[in-house]
Amino acid sequence: MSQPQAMVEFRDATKVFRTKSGEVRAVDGVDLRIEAGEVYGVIGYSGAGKSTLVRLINALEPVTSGTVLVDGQDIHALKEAELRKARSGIGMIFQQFNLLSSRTVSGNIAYPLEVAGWPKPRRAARVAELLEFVGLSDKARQYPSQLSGGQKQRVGIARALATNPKILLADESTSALDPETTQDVLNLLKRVNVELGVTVVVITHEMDVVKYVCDRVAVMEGGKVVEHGDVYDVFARPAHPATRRFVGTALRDRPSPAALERLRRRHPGRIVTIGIREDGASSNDLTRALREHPVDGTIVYGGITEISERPYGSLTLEVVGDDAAIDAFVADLSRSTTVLDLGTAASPNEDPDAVGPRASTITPSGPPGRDDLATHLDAAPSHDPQAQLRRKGPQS
Ligand SMILES: Nc1ncnc2c1ncn2[C@@H]1O[C@H](COP(=O)(O)OP(=O)(O)OP(=O)(O)O)[C@@H](O)[C@H]1O
Repeated sequence: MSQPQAMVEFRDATKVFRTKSGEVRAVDGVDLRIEAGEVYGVIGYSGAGKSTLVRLINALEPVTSGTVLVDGQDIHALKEAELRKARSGIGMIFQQFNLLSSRTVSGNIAYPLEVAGWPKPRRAARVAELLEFVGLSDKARQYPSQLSGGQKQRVGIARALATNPKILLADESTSALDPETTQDVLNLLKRVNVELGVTVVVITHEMDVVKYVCDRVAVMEGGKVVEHGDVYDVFARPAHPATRRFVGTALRDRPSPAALERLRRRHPGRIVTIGIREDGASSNDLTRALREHPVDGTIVYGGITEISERPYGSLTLEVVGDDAAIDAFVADLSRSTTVLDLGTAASPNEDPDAVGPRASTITPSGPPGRDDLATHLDAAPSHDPQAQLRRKGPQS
């Protein structure tokens, strides 16, 4: 059976910039499908090629080779008039909002309608509708300079939606905003997707944004898509080192090198981090393993979060017992989840994907992961029954 038509499909798409210092392959042989009605994230470090990839969708950059299909049309093969029409079906918002400072909020939102030749009364009705949707009806006559960053981005979103696009491209749309405002704007993007049925493509360098708003994600590095899939799966089984680093920044469920040093100072036993996920080990498996193996386990650090409304994270335990028993406990749990044996102070193993400085401070986790149920139990007193999962087994 043939696949349904994607909203956006890249087929071996390549974009090469020719500069004085040589060629830059900003997008390098990308094959990717973005389905109608999803929120799709494109994440990568600076220079990975995210913006260029997304600018191929509305043909702001011509493709060097390969094909980009938008709603079934080869967007780079269109004549000027057809391209104008196709572009009116693709809205875009930007990190710096790109509002016209000489126009009021209403004037900014009306601008694409004027360009598209809408008659004045229809324009006014549409602007009023959009202002209400983004919650800015009371700001209609104000100028961008009188607005906060979050309000400016709301105007940007209203303007991008003016001509009823099928796709909204959001290029680092929350990178200039504080965490609180970021969450408001991401909630608005969710509403755009759910209530208006618009396919949203979110470019970001923050995995928190992906975690909060996206259904699927592509990770870019050096112009290539190095990994893509459902957000939960990518979080649960990150394969590429770049993905593992991004995932680490969003979960903060594993101790940073600094926190690990502190844990080792406080807890002489073996430090073991265990992944907790819906389709693998749960806390029940952990309880079972502790019951079945002659070891004691105390939770010393952890963070369980929700990704796509499903629980995910990890718990770090101090495991005390005979070396062979601890090895068997680790091997047992390794069959159903990721287990990281971080060793002891005397014989330490490093976390290969550790995020954060080695100094003696932990950077507190920041929103928009405020929905996290993060429970950093490192500081919990060892007599706290909530922080302990103990099992007294037969000591050998
Ligand atoms: N117009 C251009 N001319 C020459 N090189 C360019 C041009 N636009 C982008 N590049 C180069 O292409 C590569 C990818 O850039 P791009 O802006 O797509 O990356 P990005 O992942 O969006 O990065 P950032 O998050 O910093 O915007 C970079 O090496 C960049 O310098």
